Amino acid sequence: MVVLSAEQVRAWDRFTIEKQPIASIDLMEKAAMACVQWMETNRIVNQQQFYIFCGKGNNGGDGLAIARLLQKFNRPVDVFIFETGQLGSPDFQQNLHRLHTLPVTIHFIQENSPLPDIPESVLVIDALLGTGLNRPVEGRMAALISHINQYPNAVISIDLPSGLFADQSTLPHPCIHASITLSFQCFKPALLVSENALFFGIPVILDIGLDQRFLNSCTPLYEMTDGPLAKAILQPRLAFSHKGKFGHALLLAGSPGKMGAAVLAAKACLRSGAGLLTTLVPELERMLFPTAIPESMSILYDNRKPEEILSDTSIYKTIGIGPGLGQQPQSRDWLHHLLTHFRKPMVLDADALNLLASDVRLLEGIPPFSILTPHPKEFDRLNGTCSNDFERLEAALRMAIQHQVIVVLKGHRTFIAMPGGRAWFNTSGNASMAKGGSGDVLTGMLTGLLARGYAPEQAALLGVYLHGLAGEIASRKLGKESVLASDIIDSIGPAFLELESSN
Ligand SMILES: NC(=O)C1=CN([C@@H]2O[C@H](COP(=O)(O)OP(=O)(O)OC[C@H]3O[C@@H](n4cnc5c(N)ncnc54)[C@H](OP(=O)(O)O)[C@@H]3O)[C@@H](O)[C@H]2O)[C@@H](O)CC1
Ligand SMILES: Nc1ncnc2c1ncn2[C@@H]1O[C@H](COP(=O)(O)OP(=O)(O)O)[C@@H](O)[C@H]1O
Ligand SMILES: [K+]
Repeated sequence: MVVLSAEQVRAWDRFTIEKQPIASIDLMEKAAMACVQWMETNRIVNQQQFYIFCGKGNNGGDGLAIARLLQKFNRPVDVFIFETGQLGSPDFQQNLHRLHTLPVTIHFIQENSPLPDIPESVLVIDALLGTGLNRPVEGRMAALISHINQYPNAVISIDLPSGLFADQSTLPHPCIHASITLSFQCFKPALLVSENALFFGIPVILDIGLDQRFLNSCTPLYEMTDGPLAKAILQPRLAFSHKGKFGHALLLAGSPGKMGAAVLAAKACLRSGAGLLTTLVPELERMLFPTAIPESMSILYDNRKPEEILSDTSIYKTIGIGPGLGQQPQSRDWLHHLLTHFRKPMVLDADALNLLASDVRLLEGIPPFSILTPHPKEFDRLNGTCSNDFERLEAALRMAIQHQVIVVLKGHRTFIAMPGGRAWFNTSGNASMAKGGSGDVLTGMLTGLLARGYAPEQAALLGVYLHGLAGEIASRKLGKESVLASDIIDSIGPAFLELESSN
């Protein structure tokens, strides 16, 4: 699945019109039909009454075509055209003409006319502005958008909530607050970032039959993970294999009071297929850790220098560092020791990233193709503060390229930036995972997959997808409020099984 900019989507429209070929007005009809069909399938056409707000570009043209197609459901439809004094786009004008013979009430919102009251029974369809937005909304259009937003009515936005820039930050400018956005053919970046969540509501992507051949010559802005992509990465566990074949991982996590993080990461690591795991455990916790996870070996550490405790790291396939580690000098010494002695890809999370932020020269020492898993605040500490989500995505990609690492920027749609410049949004997972410990589980899983022998980019794509899928499986059983990080771990196995048996 691809994520395209507004310009790329426009190019895809043009390509389809030229190559299929199909008339632009017929493509608009397909888009409108896809919207109405979706509303029919989801029983939204049973709504008592529709108010459709239209601009005079092609987004407004979609709105007019939807008004006509809704006629077959015998519900009152009122169309409100935002008047600019200029002629609409040709497809808008043609759809306006097609509407004239039908029992649809058409109102024109003039510069000085009062804005309409919206009765409780009305479902609002927003077709004011789509991908043609070329400047922030202001003036009369901003007043209309604020007016619509002040009502509690459900709003369905066509293609994009009006006022939303498809591929740059919209804040602090006005934008429709949609309940649902029916967007055409593919995700645009604006529908994937948390700063816009209030604007787009639930995003739904509708296939309007744009010509797939376009994608052969287009480098998408970003891509999206999905089941088939993750499944294609999975490797079988061969019958004659033994534990030595699946890698020995080393974990540096936990500190007094935060050993739970180490236990979670260790369990997730082994559940993800690693052959062996050794965990570096603070001397004080020597009793607790082996009881909590007998499958992990441990190396106890105290105040001695790390090189006196662990001089040879060559037996390890990878190292996971950071969950619950704390930022005390001893943690810094260990991070420094491991970064200077271990040259294979590793996983760095939480306090390992916070320690790096306080000494960014250490960034240069990270082995190439290591995986960094910051949440947005950790990322900003490392990179410098970003003023919006788009800036952060670009900075993550820059960091990945510059330091030849994989940056996993965690969130509802986790963003995975690769050293070669490609980047994916993850599609699995849900809000049940918004609870302490979920990130520790991800670190463990990524460490386990690297140990198991997956190449770093594959481990990142598969690990992030599986982690989200495990969260979904846990929430199917327990409900979104009640899932614990341990439940995500218990669902790693079922997530592998579900992925293996999927089509
Ligand atoms: N065949 C196709 O291509 C298909 C396209 N499809 C549909 O077309 C949509 C794109 O249509 P589009 O390109 O006509 O742009 P659109 O979003 O209607 O807006 C442009 C108008 O808005 C104006 N305007 C801009 N910014 C403004 C602002 N801040 N405040 C106020 N006004 C502003 C600008 O006028 P300006 O003032 O700049 O002269 C212009 O009049 C796309 O989202 C999808 O819904 C589907 O039917 C599938 C087939
Ligand atoms: N609303 C959500 N939807 C999907 N995934 C989520 C959501 N909230 C959190 N997650 C996932 O849970 C993990 C949380 O990690 P992090 O913020 O480091 O928390 P912690 O380590 O404190 O558990 C990330 O992998 C993130 O993608
Ligand atoms: K719109």
